[in-house]
Amino acid sequence: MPRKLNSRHITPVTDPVEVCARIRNKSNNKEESCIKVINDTTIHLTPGDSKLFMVNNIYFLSSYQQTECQFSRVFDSNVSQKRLFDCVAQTMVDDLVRGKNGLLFTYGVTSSGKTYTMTGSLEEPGFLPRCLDMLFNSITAVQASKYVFVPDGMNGFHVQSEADALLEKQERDILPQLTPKTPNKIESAATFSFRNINVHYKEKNINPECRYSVFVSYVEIYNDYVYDLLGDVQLDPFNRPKPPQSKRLREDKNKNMFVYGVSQVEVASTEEAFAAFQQGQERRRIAHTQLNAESSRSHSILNIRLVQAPLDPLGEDLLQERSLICASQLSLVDLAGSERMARTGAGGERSREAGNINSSLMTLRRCLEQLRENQKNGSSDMVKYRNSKLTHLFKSYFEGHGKVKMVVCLNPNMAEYDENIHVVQFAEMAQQVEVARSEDFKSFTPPTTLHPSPPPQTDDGESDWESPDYSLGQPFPNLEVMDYADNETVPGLISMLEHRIGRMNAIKKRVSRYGEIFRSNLSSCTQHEQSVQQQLKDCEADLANKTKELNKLDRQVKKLESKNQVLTRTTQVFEKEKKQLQDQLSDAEAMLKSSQSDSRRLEMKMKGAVANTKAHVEKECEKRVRTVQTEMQEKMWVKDERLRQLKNIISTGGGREGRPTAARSRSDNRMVSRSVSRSVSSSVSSSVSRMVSGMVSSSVSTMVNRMVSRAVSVSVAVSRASEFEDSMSGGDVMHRMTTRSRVRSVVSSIEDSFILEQENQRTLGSEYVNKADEDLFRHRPGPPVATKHRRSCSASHSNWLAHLPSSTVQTETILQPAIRPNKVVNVPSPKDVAGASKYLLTHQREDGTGEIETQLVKGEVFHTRSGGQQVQFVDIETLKQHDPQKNEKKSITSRRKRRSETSIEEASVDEQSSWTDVETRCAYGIGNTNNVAAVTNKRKK
Ligand SMILES: Nc1ncnc2c1ncn2[C@@H]1O[C@H](COP(=O)(O)OP(=O)(O)OP(=O)(O)O)[C@@H](O)[C@H]1O
Repeated sequence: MPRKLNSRHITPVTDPVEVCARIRNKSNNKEESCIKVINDTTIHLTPGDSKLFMVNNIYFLSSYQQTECQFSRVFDSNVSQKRLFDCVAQTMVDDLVRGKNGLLFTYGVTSSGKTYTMTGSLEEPGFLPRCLDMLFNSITAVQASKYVFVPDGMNGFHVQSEADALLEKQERDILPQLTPKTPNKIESAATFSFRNINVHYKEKNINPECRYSVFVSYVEIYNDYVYDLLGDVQLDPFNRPKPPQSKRLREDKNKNMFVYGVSQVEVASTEEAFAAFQQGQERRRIAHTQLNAESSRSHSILNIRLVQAPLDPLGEDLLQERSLICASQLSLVDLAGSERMARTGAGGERSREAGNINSSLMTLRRCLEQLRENQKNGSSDMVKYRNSKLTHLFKSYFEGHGKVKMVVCLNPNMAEYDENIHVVQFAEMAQQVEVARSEDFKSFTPPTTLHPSPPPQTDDGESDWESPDYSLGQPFPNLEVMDYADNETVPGLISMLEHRIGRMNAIKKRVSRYGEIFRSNLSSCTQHEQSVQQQLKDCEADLANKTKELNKLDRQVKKLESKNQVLTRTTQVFEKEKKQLQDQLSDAEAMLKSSQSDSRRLEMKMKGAVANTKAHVEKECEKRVRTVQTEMQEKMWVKDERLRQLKNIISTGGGREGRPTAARSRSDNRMVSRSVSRSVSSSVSSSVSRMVSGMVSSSVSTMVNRMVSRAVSVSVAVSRASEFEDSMSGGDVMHRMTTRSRVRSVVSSIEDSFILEQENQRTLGSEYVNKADEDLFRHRPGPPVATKHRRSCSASHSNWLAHLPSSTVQTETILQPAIRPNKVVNVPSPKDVAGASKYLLTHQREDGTGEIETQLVKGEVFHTRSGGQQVQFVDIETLKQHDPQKNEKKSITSRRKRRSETSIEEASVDEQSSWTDVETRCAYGIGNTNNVAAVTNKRKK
């Protein structure tokens, strides 16, 4: 703990904790006192006559109990504050000046006079103001300029130059004006002045070769938390003071405990110091209890720190060597009342406070007991200082070096007997604890302050260094004996010689004395020279170390400077890049804005164009729809006309029945024709009914109904033809065969027409191909067109990409290819083509008759080696519409041609037999029907 930063002066000598007792005056003079002062060191505690008293919860009769207690000193109620200070605290200030630490605390129950003893009042100042007064009286002449000593934050100090100190002073003088929340401690200093101090003690151990400064810090321990009472008050956003933050305790490099981060205020006078104390005092938590309206509920600790450092050889500036700085500390502690909780009658927060106070005092007691045990037994059991902040902070006093003194304050009121007993028991125990003593601080003495031994004094006390007289006396007179009876000359000579001899002896003495002084001076000089040499060596070693450190620091500085340069350059580069990027960013933003506005404008334009196009297309579509409707109506009328003609033909053909046929062949033919007609009619009915149910367009439905009626008519025609054949029972076989083949041809034509209708249904996108339709096709002798033609590309399950240009017009062509493209695009992209295996291009153009001809160009997609796609067109399917009126004759001609090409035999029969006209007409009628949506399949490769 030593306050000296260089702890070379440690000594094992110990002193006991010094305990004094102070008995305050009675509150009621008539009341009996429980304390009797026997002498300067002894008191008797008596509970009073014929009364019960309690110790450790056991009641005793008072007459049998009288406790005698011994203290270092006992002060009765008449003792003055000054005398108490003289006897107790003065020596502690002496120690402080000599560089020793000290702890002085007051202990006792509430209202026993602890605060009065420690602080006192303006009229009767206590220890605290008197210590400060004595200290400042002692160091006035050798006080250092303010802010020369600077706390380092770790319980130490360093020295700064006078110029720096002056600068700091100016800053601090300005600071309070800038920050009004920081209280100006200096200003309020003048408000305190103690009237009855008049101590004016001066400590004689002040070293004139040193300079001194005083720092004070003031903390309280409340509910086992340490608070700084001199710290700046922090304000919350509403300008209200924030609750204080507790501080931590730490140990410095010399094993001294200190409050980390505590404010240390440098003070230049007693008033200033006491002003700081008062400022802290305002913040103390004073709680009111039943026992004392101003009872302190926390332990308060005022630390007075005296810092000293030697001057340089010229006696002008302080040496800045930290090892030469000595910081000693005197802690003045006012403990909270030690009464038991039950007596306070406190509850809630007060109860908690009392609990914490008692807990910390109990810990103090236990620590002292443990220390005493260790010292008695030579053991080293752990002392649990950390159990409370109070003992933790005092640890360095009890285990380190310094003086510990305690003033036990006793209240003589009879009601306080029990509590007094506890207090004196604690005091007696504490007195048995030994604390190590430390030596005085021996400050470094600069060589210029060396003085030789005082000059030798002459007998009359005068110094004869300045004019040493070595003459033996007056020169010899003319000695001539002229007369025998001359009695004067010889005796005169004798006395002169005797005087000279005496003079010579005196000179001899003086010379020998001078010699001794010289020798002693010489030896002291030699010793001093040796010590100076030693100091010089130390200094040189220090200097060498410092030079090394300096060089090291120089190198580090150079390294850091080069690093700094690099960093500066890098920063500049980055700044430049940043600027460029910012420029680019702003350009890009401007471009983005302009492009956004362009795109908005374009969007508006496109919307307008789309709206126009849509309106135009809608108009066009409506126009076309009307045209198509008109055409369809015309076609329907033509069909009706054809049907009417067919009916007429059928009705006319009935008169030709009765042509001879063989009976056997007639029955066969009837069977065939009936079965054909039945199957066709039933299949057509079911197929068409399904188709009708699925048809979306009513016009198509109407058309199909008409086809049904035509089909039925055809079946009737066929049956009649069969019956006609039957009637020709007597005909030759060849003829019958021809007839049958013709019937079959008619049926085949009818079937073809339904198959085509079926295809139409498929291409319209409906799912009308079902089992019944298949049943219908099963009776078909063969496909009307080559299977290869119709199914080669469309019916495969390939991955089709349909390229449908946006200009494609919906033609309402009933027959459509059975291709179900996987994807339909207006403009194919390479990606679309890559994902497909087949390619279908829809192309439209106007044919010679003014109809729209749709060509479906089919191709296969190949993947090239270079990763691209190639489409090879392999097929063109043409979808075409014909006007039946325009193509009527042509159609009949082509059909006749086809028929003549197909069967020469039948053609010859047609020419021969008139009934073949019926068949031809039927075929013609059906052919016309087919021509409504004739499909021409061409296969090109
Ligand atoms: N020796 C004394 N002479 C005159 N007055 C005294 C003396 N001792 C105490 N008093 C007075 O008694 C009152 C209580 O004293 P003080 O506040 O010092 O008690 P305390 O022990 O510090 O109490 P607490 O533990 O509550 O702080 C004060 O008004 C004080 O002036």
